[in-house]
Amino acid sequence: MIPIIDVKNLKYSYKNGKIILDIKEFIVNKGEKIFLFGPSGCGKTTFLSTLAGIIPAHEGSLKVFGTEFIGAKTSVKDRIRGSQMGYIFQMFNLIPYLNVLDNILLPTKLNPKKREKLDNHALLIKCKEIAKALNIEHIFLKKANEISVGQQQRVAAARALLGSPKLIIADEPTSSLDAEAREMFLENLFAQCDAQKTTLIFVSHDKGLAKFFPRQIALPEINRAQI
Ligand SMILES: Nc1ncnc2c1ncn2[C@@H]1O[C@H](COP(=O)(O)OP(=O)(O)OP(=O)(O)O)[C@@H](O)[C@H]1O
Repeated sequence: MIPIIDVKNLKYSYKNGKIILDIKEFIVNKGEKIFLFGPSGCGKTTFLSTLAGIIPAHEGSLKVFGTEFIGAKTSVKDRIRGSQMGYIFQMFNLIPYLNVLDNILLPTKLNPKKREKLDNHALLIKCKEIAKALNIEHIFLKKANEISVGQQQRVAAARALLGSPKLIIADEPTSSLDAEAREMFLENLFAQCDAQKTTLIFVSHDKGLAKFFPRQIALPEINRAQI
């Protein structure tokens, strides 16, 4: 079996040259749900951004769906991210003046591969299915800046799930929710991931969520960089 993510001796530094990531090994297999945690500033977002090919790591090996990302062209990484991954950003990255439905559909407009060969009608049905599971169907026509933070987080999750990505990377997607809403959000996300056989890498500094995940990894334990 080819791992979905296969990291060996990965190094990353920002322009100032300070090494932020120095990871000997990190392997993620298909269908896993991984909880990646660590204190603020330990490199979680940086690590996720390298895995998604948003920022380029320069040293070591980072294979994503079998493709080597180190030294790969931006277009290759963009294609893999666009067609195989859903990314839930820390700040959600919703477009405030678009309504909920258009925000969810946005990646399918930007990246035709996310459409799974669905026509507009089928896409809308799929979108409604996911929105229903995440309990945001009733706010489809509201603008993103008119809904609550918890609703925005679920819209961001729906957007990442549409297109049945093989991998979801979620960066602190529950940080603005209270404990009850957080667990509900996780339950919904897990159900959707199970239904679509999606692998999940979920980052949080909230260790209370760790118990819900079959595998937990403390980033400082696998990261040799002294930040
Ligand atoms: N664009 C950048 N240029 C230089 N240094 C950066 C940049 N972005 C982040 N850093 C530094 O890299 C380190 C890791 O930051 P990162 O955002 O990855 O941590 P984090 O664990 O996600 O933090 P948080 O939980 O607060 O979001 C920090 O020391 C930060 O100051």
